[in-house]
Amino acid sequence: MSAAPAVLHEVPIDLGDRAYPIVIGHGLLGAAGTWSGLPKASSAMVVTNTTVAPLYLRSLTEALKPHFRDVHQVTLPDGESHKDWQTLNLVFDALLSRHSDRKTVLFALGGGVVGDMTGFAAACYMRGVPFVQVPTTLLAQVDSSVGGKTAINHPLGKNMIGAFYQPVRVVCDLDTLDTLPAREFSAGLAEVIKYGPIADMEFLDWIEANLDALMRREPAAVAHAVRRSCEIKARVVAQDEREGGLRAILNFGHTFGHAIEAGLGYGEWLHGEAVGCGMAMGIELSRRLGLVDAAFAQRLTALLQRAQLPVRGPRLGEDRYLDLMRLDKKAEGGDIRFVVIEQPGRAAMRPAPEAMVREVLAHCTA
Ligand SMILES: NC(=O)c1ccc[n+]([C@@H]2O[C@H](COP(=O)([O-])OP(=O)(O)OC[C@H]3O[C@@H](n4cnc5c(N)ncnc54)[C@H](O)[C@@H]3O)[C@@H](O)[C@H]2O)c1
Ligand SMILES: O=C(O)C(=O)C[C@@H](O)[C@H](O)[C@H](O)COP(=O)(O)O
Ligand SMILES: [Zn+2]
Repeated sequence: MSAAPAVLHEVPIDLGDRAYPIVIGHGLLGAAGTWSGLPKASSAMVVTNTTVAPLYLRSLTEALKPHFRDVHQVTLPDGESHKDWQTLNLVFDALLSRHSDRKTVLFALGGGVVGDMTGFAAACYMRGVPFVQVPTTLLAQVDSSVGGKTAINHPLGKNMIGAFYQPVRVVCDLDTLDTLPAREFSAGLAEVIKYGPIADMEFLDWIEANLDALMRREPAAVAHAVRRSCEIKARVVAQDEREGGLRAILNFGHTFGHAIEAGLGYGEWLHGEAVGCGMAMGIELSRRLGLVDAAFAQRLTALLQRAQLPVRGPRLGEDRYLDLMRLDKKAEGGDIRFVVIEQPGRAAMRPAPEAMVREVLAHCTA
């Protein structure tokens, strides 16, 4: 499968005594050198799922063996619909049945679902044990493994039960993306595209010029997309770890997107698909608010379409969308606050008139 181990980039995330590196490269999963600098402990627990386990669990377990006396494993059911209490408990069952102590290091091997749940388990187990993110989807490498948001879903809302809890290291082995289905790769591109309009127009230009290479998974293009995405996210999180303000820009498209995910039932649309469509709605809202012109809204929408992402939402009904969005974590006193694009490359959080939101929903649903 993999080339010789090679670290291409190390992106630091500057969080004082909780700082950590995001290591990006090839052949890292099975390379013992990648795992130097881990906390000292007698045991590790690799958390993964039924799809990823046959692909990468053995390789990671072998690489960890020189570092820990015991390397345990727990394999969860796959899917967003399993990002819940019942599945989280499987991690605690595994930890307790192995007599795991409070130094045990958890390794999240998989996409964002495994990553968010492992991080939350690490935050809770014995009131906190260290964890390492080993993201194996594009979405997880460019976004979910970085920044310490951990959570499970509630039937009424996405990521409603969780904690801010940082990993001690993120290891992005780009080779794992070779086995990712095309639909999942496109879902990851949604979060890559997000960084352009919110923070970096040069990056948006680069994505437009290189989208075909990205979709062909040309290694240099994928490596650049992962690196630049991580740099932008690390910069934002370092300034506002707990989303007091600035960090909310990373939520562009998510107020609409999370409503789609919860409204349809988790797993019907992928997170990245819902966010892609949510960004099409968010840019339409920004246009109606007079912040960006029609040409920019069309430019972003066309890019999402080229990435094979949906730009029209399901017909849940405007009242249902609004009900779901009132539960969004950015809402205050029942008032929904949306991340809008103030000008290309700059985002902010704002309320919007309900009538206008209804117009956007009518305009952007199938
Ligand atoms: N914490 C954060 O900051 C943050 C950011 C963005 C998204 N998220 C969360 O991340 C989740 C979405 O993550 P995702 O898109 O990675 O979905 P996912 O974790 O469900 O993974 C997608 C699918 O790909 C499979 N898979 C994973 N790696 C693979 C590989 N290398 N080859 C083949 N198949 C592979 C998985 O088993 C799954 O079926 C959502 O729950 C979302 O809320 C969190
Ligand atoms: O890291 C962040 O902050 C983000 O908002 C990144 C999002 O892509 C991600 O989906 C996040 O989990 C959403 O957070 P939530 O607070 O809206 O649940
Ligand atoms: Zn997201």
